[in-house]
Amino acid sequence: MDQDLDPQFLNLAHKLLAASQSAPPSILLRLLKQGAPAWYQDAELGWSCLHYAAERREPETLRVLLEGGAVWNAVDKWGRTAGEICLSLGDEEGWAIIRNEGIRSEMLHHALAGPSSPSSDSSTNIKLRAEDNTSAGDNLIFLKSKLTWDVGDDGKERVLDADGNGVMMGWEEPLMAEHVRLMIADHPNAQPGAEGMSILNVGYGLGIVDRLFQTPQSPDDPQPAHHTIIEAHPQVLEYIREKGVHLLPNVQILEGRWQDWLLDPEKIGEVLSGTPGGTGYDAIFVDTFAEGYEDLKAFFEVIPDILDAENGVFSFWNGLGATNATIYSVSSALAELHLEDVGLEVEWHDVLIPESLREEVWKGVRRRYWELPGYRLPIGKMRLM
Ligand SMILES: C[S@@+](CC[C@H](N)C(=O)[O-])C[C@H]1O[C@@H](n2cnc3c(N)ncnc32)[C@H](O)[C@@H]1O
Repeated sequence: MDQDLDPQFLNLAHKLLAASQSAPPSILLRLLKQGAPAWYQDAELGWSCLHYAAERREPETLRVLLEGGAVWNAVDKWGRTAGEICLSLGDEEGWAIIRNEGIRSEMLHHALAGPSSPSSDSSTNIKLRAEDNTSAGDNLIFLKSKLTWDVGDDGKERVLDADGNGVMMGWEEPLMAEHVRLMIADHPNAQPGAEGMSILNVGYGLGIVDRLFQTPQSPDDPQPAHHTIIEAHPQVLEYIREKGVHLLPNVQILEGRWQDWLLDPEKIGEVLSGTPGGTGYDAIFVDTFAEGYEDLKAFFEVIPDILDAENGVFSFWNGLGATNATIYSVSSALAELHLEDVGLEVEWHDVLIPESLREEVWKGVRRRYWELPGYRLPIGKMRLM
């Protein structure tokens, strides 16, 4: 790629990379003013000027480079951003500067782009997950792809897509259990003697979350009063029928993409019809596949129309950007701010993922979608006026 660049430009790019390692900020500023490209990454390591500067542990250097156009989430050959260099050196201040720039630039981008249009990820300036040309990168391709169910080396059931990507893997069960536990813990309709909760789950997968919602945590707890599942993949729908999930009392299966149901002004009424008074669910959980941040944000925007305003609880699988600590942190912060925009307050619960779990499960899976030691579990409730 270097050979395609103008030699003078390339010379400036290399000067900036070298200067980022030791020169004072004034020299960096001068190079940037001369047109040195702060986005340039070297061929050997894939490092940008921000990666080199991160090794210096000098906040001012990072600020100058970010203001001069350095890209907060440029990843090197090992998938690390400059933020990971800061973290590896224990430089929390440097990491916070890069992370905050990530949040600021993503928010600005979304503000300029206007309301979300789902599945328009290509319009985002910065992807929260790596480029992916397989079915995991495109919801419509995924929904046409052939799925297989098998058992992984960890002995847990999993669903893989045609490219060998993990659509849903049994190792996530403890996390799903924590989602369910936190969603029902304080809800008045889930208490002994109460009528039971109305639940909406989007994305069936292995049905773990649905099974957990259906299983009372203690014998006195009520069963769900109503349970809607929206699922789009034809094979998963077949699996639902084989298991007889649709026959469970109070369960309603809505076939199709959530977008078909929740973004359609007529169909949304049908979705809500199972909830008491048709006004909103007590609990909503969303965990789809092959969708990006734009889709999640579009889902957030529907929440005020379908969640019970008084006691409703919303949660989502917080998996975007989970191959990289800095990008994951930006993605979580962005979600919190966008949820705030639609009137929801988020509480985060940190859940540890044991190392053993993180190693065994990936055998036979094309691409790891999880690399981090911890999971940030969101619980959202409508802000009361
Ligand atoms: C990760 S799995 C869900 C796992 C589930 N939480 C569990 O506990 O087993 C994702 C599911 O979402 C479905 N899905 C993907 N895109 C969807 C969409 N746009 N609308 C509805 N379902 C979708 C997939 O077919 C898949 O069954």
